[in-house]
Amino acid sequence: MEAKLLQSLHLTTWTGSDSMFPIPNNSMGLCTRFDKKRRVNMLKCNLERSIKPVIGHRAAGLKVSCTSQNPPASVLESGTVTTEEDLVLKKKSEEIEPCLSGRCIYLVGMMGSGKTTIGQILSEVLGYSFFDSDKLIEQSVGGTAVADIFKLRGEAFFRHNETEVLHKLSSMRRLVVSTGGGAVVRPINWKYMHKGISVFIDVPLDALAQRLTAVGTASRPLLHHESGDAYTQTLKRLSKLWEDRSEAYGNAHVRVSLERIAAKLGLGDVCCINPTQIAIEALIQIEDYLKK
Ligand SMILES: Nc1ncnc2c1ncn2[C@@H]1O[C@H](COP(=O)(O)OP(=O)(O)OP(=O)(O)O)[C@@H](O)[C@H]1O
Ligand SMILES: O=C(O)C1=C[C@@H](O)[C@@H](O)[C@H](O)C1
Repeated sequence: MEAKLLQSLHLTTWTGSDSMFPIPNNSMGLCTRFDKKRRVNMLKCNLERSIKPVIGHRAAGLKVSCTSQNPPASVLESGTVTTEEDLVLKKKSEEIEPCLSGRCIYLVGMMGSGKTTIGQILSEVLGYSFFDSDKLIEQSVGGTAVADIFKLRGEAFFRHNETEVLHKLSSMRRLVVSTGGGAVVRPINWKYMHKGISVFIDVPLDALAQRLTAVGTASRPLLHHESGDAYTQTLKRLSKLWEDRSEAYGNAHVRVSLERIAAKLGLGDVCCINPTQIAIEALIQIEDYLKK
């Protein structure tokens, strides 16, 4: 039925060729832009520091420890490295999936906050389909890129289509949806997103500016600038957007704060937090929300 709906909506699950790579044994495949090489480096780095207990006391609760009998990571026959974090993530997702009763998860947050990266991980472990609402809008406008939609048709047209896409998705089940950074500003969008569980990924603005400066802002029309120092300009625009939107992000059911994760893990810098750690925290927060 879901496939039929997708067809009728002209939607296809978005997993661009560079976005997922199948890994046996249900281990995690990553991800757009947080690329494979970087993940392998991260895994190596995790191995070297023997991985701290993941997300504080909760990891201890899962009785996964870094002893020589129970090493922090193992190499599957395929050569894939599975870390202790991957195992915690898998276990948490198995616990939570039945409690979701098929409800969709909507990820909200500023541009560059990792909605796509984290969304793909969550969909993989929960056995959900993944959608990126920006990609669906592009498809609905004949494959026109977001930046061109803004240029040719204006932001109001884009926002109208964004609402349409969220409306259509809201009738479906078992989806993880990465929404556009500005989806939170229209109250009608919350009506749709609140049919599922909304998760705000809260990343400090300077970390966002660093990430977005590294990948470039050409595809993000509200951040793009022609001149000046890229980091400073990006931070300035992000700060303005944040002023206008911070309250709206507060409508989400669940907040995943990178500053809180860093504190739990004893990390000095949010840039040291990897996507798996964020996905675990998202599941923990969703679980807490479901218990209320
Ligand atoms: N935990 C992380 N640490 C460092 N970089 C990350 C992390 N998560 C994602 N990134 C990088 O940040 C950039 C933005 O990530 P992603 O596309 O997932 O964000 P997004 O919220 O979907 O962005 P947008 O809404 O602008 O499309 C990518 O280059 C990605 O590789
Ligand atoms: O923050 C925003 O308003 C936007 C974020 C992107 O995901 C796109 O939805 C678009 O570039 C607008």
